[in-house]
Amino acid sequence: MVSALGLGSLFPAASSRWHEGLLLVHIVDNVRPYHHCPQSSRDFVCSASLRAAIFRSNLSAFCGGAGGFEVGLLSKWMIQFWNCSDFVSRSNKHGKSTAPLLSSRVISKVRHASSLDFGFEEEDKGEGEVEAEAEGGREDEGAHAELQQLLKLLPKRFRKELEKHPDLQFLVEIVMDLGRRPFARFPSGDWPISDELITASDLHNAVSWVGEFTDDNRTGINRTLHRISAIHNREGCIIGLTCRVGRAISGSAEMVRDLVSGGGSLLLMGPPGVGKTTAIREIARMLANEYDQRVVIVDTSNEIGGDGDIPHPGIGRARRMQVANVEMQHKVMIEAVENHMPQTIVVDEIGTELEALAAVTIAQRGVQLVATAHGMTVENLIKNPSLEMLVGGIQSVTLGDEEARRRGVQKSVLERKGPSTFTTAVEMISRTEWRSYNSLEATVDALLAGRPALFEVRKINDKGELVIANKSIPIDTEPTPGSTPQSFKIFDQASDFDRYKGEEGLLREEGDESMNPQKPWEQGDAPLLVYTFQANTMAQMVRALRAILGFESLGATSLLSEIQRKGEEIGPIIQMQNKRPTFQDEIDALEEVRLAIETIVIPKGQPVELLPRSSEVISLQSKMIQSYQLTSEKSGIEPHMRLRILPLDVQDQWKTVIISMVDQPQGKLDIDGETYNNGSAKNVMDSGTSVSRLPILPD
Ligand SMILES: Nc1ncnc2c1ncn2[C@@H]1O[C@H](COP(=O)(O)OP(=O)(O)OP(=O)(O)O)[C@@H](O)[C@H]1O
Repeated sequence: MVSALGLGSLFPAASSRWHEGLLLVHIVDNVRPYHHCPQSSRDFVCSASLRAAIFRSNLSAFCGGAGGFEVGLLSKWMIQFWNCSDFVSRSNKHGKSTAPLLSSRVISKVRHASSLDFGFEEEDKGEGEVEAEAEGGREDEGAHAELQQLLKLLPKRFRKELEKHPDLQFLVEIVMDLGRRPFARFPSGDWPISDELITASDLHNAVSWVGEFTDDNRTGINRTLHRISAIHNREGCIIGLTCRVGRAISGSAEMVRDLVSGGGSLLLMGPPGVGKTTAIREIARMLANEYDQRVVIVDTSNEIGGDGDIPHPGIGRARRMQVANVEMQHKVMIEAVENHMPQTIVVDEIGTELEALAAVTIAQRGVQLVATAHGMTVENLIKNPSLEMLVGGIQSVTLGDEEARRRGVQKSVLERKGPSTFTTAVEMISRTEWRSYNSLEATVDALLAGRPALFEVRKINDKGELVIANKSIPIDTEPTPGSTPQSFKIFDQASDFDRYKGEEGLLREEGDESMNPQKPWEQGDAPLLVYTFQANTMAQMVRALRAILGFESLGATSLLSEIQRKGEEIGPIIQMQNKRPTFQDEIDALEEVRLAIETIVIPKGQPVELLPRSSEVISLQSKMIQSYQLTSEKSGIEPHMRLRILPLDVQDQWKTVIISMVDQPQGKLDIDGETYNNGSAKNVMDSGTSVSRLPILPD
């Protein structure tokens, strides 16, 4: 036993003094000073020279008393000072007070820290080895060594079994629940480690290896990326542990390098465990090391930069700010911008309104933000009242009658309120497949308007190359039960179409002798449905027409003509079902006419090409068009026969044609399926009924 006052003689570079009843210790070595505030009873890692001195002294622990307080030094590698609250008073069997013991909380903390620094098993190492290891730091430790740190939490009798598992290197989590069998989670599924049950002492032992649990019930293992989450009973005792393996995976940010390297803000979403934290850690490293960005990580659970005060090498040169408790995350986010001049802020799990607000503030200050958020899809964000501000906020707008009619929507619509905090949103479908919405604002606008949103499917192929395919999400992302989701696919390049066919299994293997020289769609077994309505509802139709409008507002040709254009390149793209139209088909076809006329033809004065229909349905549509006192042209042959509704000004052009035909004796004109010769055209002109009628909207 050595008294506290003996510290100075034991470590010449150290001095200590009592201050207001608490021990205050300053240790200065030849490398850098360490200051320690005992009130917080925080531990710190000794410098290499101090560790060597402790090692020389061959002390694993000492306790000394002075002035009624205790000071302790445990293990050879960790120096630790405590105040009285860290001790548990004891009494002997006669009821007399005896020397107090360190509380189990402190013991576990010291054990955790010291074991990680060098490990209890390394007690026999010589001074030279200690120095060398201290110099080398933990950066040289491989993933295997880090994994071993986590495996220590598992009782030995179980550990041996798990270590034999062939996929150990891919281990994701170890789960230990009191009174149950322990199991290991692998990407392939759960694997029971043993039939033996977990006891209270197993859990106690595991907890003694880790740091203190914070108010989010999480903790870590010093200088590793592992995350340990606890389940408590109602009395606050730990009855379950989920021990997640944390890894720095270099290359895991390649999927979005182009999206973040230019300074764009990125929001990652996805189901638990898909790899969001791993991805933003690597993005932080990439931006800091490869793009020389000043990156600050706001690390709420120490999951990105690892547990302990010295961050894990996995974050590269990025700096890390710890967060005292989860409620403080938003404050630390703002503090990061205000105090540390970052160019990029990285933050995991934006989940509350305050955090979202902090993210908005960061974006407004022109700082790049890379974050993850609760939710799996952009739609989840839009529907989350706490997080919707990340996409600019959503507001309900009441349109005037005229505007509502012009847009072809109800009077009350949802719109994006302001600019989005993030440039791009990425939905992580799996570790190897991500969907990027490169313009989050356009995505949100499209979804609110019921239009399909374009996205890129990003995958890493077997050669490690990034493969990007353009796609769009279905208009109806929440299909009604029993209905198949709609498909809506536009391919910008023939290669995209080929890729699509490959993915969908529509391409046959090259060299397949049995392959018919016909194109797949000509064989009738591989129709590419460009635009299908599985649920024949008015809502679907409205959405489809909005999509058409949306395409036009982008300055492109109408959706249908776009589809046609693609169709010319890739073959017939809409496969009509070879059967008599049902009553529902007829209703849908007429509804299509009504909406086309009321939302495009009349308000915008533009022609609309309708979907191909059977001849029976087309004649019904033609009659309805006439009831609006408009005309149409027919084109194509079944199954591609379709009508084109002409707006008034086009009819005025017809009028000009008719007038000019009056002077052409052999002239003929086809309107609504009727052929007019020069004489009848003149009659039409005379009667003034065919081209100068005003549209009347039905009630
Ligand atoms: N690209 C990858 N290759 C191999 N393993 C990975 C990869 N990405 C993540 N992992 C592993 O998957 C597990 C879960 O990863 P991570 O903690 O990053 O997921 P998460 O999406 O942040 O989870 P949560 O939402 O629960 O916080 C970890 O064990 C991690 O090491």
